[in-house]
Amino acid sequence: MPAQLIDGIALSQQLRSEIAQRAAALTAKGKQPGLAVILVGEDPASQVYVRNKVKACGDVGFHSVLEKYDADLSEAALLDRIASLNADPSIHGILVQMPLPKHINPHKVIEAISTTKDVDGYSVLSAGELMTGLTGFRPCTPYGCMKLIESTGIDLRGKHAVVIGRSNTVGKPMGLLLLQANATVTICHSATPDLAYHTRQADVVVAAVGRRNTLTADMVKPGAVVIDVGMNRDDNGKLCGDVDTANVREVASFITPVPGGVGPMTITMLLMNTVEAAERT
Ligand SMILES: Nc1nc(=O)c2c([nH]1)NC[C@@H]1CN(c3ccc(C(=O)N[C@@H](CCC(=O)O)C(=O)O)cc3)C=[N+]21
Repeated sequence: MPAQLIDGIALSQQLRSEIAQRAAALTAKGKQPGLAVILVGEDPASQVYVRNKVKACGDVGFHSVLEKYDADLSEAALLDRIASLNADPSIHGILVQMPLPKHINPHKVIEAISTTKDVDGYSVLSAGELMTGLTGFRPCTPYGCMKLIESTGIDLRGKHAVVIGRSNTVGKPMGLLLLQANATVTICHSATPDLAYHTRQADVVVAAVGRRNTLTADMVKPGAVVIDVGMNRDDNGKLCGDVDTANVREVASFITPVPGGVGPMTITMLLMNTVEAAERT
């Protein structure tokens, strides 16, 4: 029997209706959740993403502001804008779309965002809180992956989870979240000599590399859960993930599709963090 697809759109809809209820309760108390999205430059993919984020805010009853700046915006001017948004009581979350133009230091920008408004969970303090099990905001993509795994009903305790990729936004925080759920965690990366050796032992594989066909059917243990974080284009320009989905489906028990898996959940968890930020004020 081929693997069941984990539907990130359906799960998003379910979670977003809960978020909308929480937003309505806050709005009734005069505290409508507000998200500020800042985009610097004209990267076409970023344009699409930020538009989707702003639209998602409207759908759950948040107020949102989209600030678009030319690619030559100075770092000082951006830091100034963040300072005003930090002080703005109608804004509960601030997202600066990555990547930024080369003349702007992303670390400086992220650290300028007030921790209480760091709904991306990208700051050093948020990362430290995640590591120590405190209540900082979790990065949206790995947080969404955890919800997708949860939705299968499998208990991660004692399971072997293999993460492929060690980025600060996905791989590393993913490893920490899986560890928090009592999985045994292996993080593989570009210097791992025999990736298949590790993935073949995995009950759960999270692929977050950015290269298509990184995970093929021969690398997957029968019955494994496969989460595909990749965002790539195939030879026909069609969106695809890191997993050879058509063939891995014959081996895995559950698998997330691309599109329609992790992507929508990333936006949903951004909304979740933002409503949470508003509730905490
Ligand atoms: N500060 C910051 N925070 C981010 O969270 C952030 C960022 N910068 N920079 C870029 C990445 C990428 N990202 C995606 C979110 C949703 C989809 C998504 O909804 N994807 C749809 C498909 C969309 C399409 O068709 O292109 C899907 O997978 O079904 C994709 C990618 C957030 N990012």
